Amino acid sequence: MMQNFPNSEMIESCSVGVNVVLSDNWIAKTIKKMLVEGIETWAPRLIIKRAVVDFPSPNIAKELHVGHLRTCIIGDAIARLLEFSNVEVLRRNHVGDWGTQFGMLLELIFEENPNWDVEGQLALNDLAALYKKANARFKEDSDFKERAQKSVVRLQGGEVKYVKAWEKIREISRGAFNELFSRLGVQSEEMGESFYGKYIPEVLEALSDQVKDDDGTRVIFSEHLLGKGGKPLCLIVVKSDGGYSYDTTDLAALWYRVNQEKADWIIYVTDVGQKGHFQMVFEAAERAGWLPGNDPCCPKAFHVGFGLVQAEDGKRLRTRDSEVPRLVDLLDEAKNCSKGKILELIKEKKSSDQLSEDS
Ligand SMILES: NC(=[NH2+])NCCC[C@H](N)C(=O)O
Repeated sequence: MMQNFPNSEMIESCSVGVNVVLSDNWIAKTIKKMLVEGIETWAPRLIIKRAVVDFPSPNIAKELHVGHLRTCIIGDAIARLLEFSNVEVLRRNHVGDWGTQFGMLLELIFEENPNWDVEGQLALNDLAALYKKANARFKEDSDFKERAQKSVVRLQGGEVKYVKAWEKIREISRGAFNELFSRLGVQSEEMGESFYGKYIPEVLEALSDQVKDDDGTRVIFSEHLLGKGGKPLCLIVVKSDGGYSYDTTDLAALWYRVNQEKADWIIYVTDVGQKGHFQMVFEAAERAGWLPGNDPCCPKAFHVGFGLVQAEDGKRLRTRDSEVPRLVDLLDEAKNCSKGKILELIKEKKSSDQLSEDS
């Protein structure tokens, strides 16, 4: 194993497994250097100047759950490491604020209160409950489904009533999310899916030679990923109703990050379930010439996928239809448990001090 490490004075020895013993000499030398010249001397030197880190990027109108803790912590750690290495980091909170889910939600909200755009007031947990209800209606009630689909088009087309209510929903979510992010000490600038809407026509134009018709939807086929029956997987860029999808937005966002923000590295932190999605987005961008492909030079896009947090039954956590523990409750519980433990320890210590004083 030792032979496979690059030659370095840093490592004294190592054994099979993950035991690495750092050399005392190296530690002493490095600490001395830090004390004399400052902690910055520890930062690895990177050739890049600017990076986008896309995290935690939750979906608006849903509650944060334990899975979001991972994207928050991993994304923030990556951003800090890069900043430590003198890279300018653009932290991008790519919130889901533009899809079909808004059609359902707005449709249900207006059904229950036609003037919600002016007089509506809701808390995030009410919104999350409405979201679940809207989802169930969407599945069961074809009339509702049709209206919800039309609502998205009205929203995306800029109809005032819809845009106003949508703004309100974003506001409610933003307040609740920010409270949690500041509790975790995590910062990321909100630039959600909707931000890239205005670039979509231009981006689709740039991709036009890759876009194909597939049964009424416009798609970009992967050259590497195959689905069931050996058919290539694809990104859906224009849905059969004319709407754009998560895939379209991500193509536009990547285009923007490379060509407008001029990022050298673009890092996406999501659960590993989205690996294929990002692989196809990067593939399309390489064919379009936005990313140089295998070439080691920049810009480069990476997907950092983390393991899914599973529900107790071993299934995927889905805020849409199951009862998922809320992140806010989890944090409260963790805090209370730690507090209890600390108080217990203090009590134990006090009584043992008392004992030794008495004796
Ligand atoms: N550019 C991106 N697609 N970022 C990640 C977005 C994650 C998405 N909103 C989700 O909750 O699954």
